[in-house]
Amino acid sequence: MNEFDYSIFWEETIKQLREENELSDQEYNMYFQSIHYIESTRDKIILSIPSRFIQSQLKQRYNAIIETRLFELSGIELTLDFEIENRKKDQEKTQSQETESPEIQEKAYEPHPQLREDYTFDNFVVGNNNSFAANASRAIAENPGSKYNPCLIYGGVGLGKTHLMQSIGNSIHKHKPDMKVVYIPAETFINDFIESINTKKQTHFKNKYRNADILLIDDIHDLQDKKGTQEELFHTFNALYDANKQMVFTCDRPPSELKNFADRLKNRFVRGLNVDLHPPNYETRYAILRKKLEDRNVAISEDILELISENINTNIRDLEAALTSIVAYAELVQKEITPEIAKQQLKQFFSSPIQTNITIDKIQKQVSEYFNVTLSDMKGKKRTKQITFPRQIAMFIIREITDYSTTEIGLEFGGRDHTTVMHSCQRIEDRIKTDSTIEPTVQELIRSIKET
Ligand SMILES: Nc1ncnc2c1ncn2[C@@H]1O[C@H](COP(=O)(O)OP(=O)(O)OP(=O)(O)O)[C@@H](O)[C@H]1O
Repeated sequence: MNEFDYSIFWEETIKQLREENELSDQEYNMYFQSIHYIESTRDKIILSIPSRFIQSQLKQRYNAIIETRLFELSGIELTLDFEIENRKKDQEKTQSQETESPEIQEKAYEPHPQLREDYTFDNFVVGNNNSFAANASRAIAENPGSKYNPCLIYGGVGLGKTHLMQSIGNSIHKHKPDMKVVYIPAETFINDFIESINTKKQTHFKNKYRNADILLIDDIHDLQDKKGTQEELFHTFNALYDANKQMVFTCDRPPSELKNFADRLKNRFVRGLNVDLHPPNYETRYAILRKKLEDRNVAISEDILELISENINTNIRDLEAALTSIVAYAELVQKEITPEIAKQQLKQFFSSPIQTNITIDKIQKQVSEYFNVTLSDMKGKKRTKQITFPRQIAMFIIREITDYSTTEIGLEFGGRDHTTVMHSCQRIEDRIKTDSTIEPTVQELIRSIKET
């Protein structure tokens, strides 16, 4: 055990800087949330950080202010030192091995054979597109077989259905190890069923699924047209439902849109809780990329994450594929990736070509003309409704059809902060949902901007 422990000064420093708004919530979430105190030496505080990128941001932006505050609090000239994450994980492992009782050590956690270990709630980023589904899934994991049974999670491809369903399975497997969790893609369920008929082992098949405490069937749309398997699932469903066993299904569409699917089975799905997943908005896409980067010790700058988040809005699998591609490239060429290199590397992933001929100025002019406000008001400080609305619309359109970052956009609107731009875009996104006149206005403006 080391004789120096300055953790209290570190914690107090961050607390005070947050209270004094020297660190905004956004900055805290982005850089500090994932930093952990490791230990101290005579004049150093050693911190664990997830990546070299965070380390360089910390050194450039915050070192001086943090060290000054540490000195004010402790009276010692303390400097910060950083270690990339693995050391913290190793330390936690040793600590937990030291503190665990012998019985627990003997009964080490065995991952579930059918579930991916990384599909957990901790690794699932919650945004406005999935919070209902994520909360319901957590509630199911805590109290399986009670309120939300069955649960159907539906939505388009690559939006996280399997990840959420397996998070339920992993959580129950970990915290309620006596429960038998069975996970199966619908396609395997069909094949198993056919095989059981061919080999005359139907009883074995029935037992396998009807003995489950938790039955998770992925992609049930694959059962369309499969009458025999639907029939079998119907009986399995009833047996488990009557025994209060939890069932969760995923599907690429709402049950009402399933074709060639027995009505009585559809009705069973509808009877429980149905939750849907939507494509993530810009902020959630960005947060997912940050999360996915946490485990990889590679420096990818904020600009690049913004670029990917802006240009890939289809689904999370595409988002991940783009990130993997750029990380692989960075590792292979061993040099920092600039936005230009990234654009080149990611060309194939970007759904629509980046419009280079559209400038911020052009959009500002057209939007201000449309709403009959002056350009200087659009960029200025006035906050009347007549001006803020067109200003927010202009920012939103710039984000939609160009590749300017929020920082660049903020600068062109009288030096506003990038969080203001993010907030404005979110306002418009929210209003589009509740006011049906806004979307057509935005589309009309986009058309005319692109045409001129
Ligand atoms: N909210 C999220 N946070 C972190 N990762 C996510 C999130 N949503 C999805 N992912 C990741 O995106 C990838 C695709 O997710 P998943 O396979 O669960 O999608 P799906 O909806 O089941 O797709 P499909 O319909 O093709 O089966 C996975 O790697 C998953 O970890």
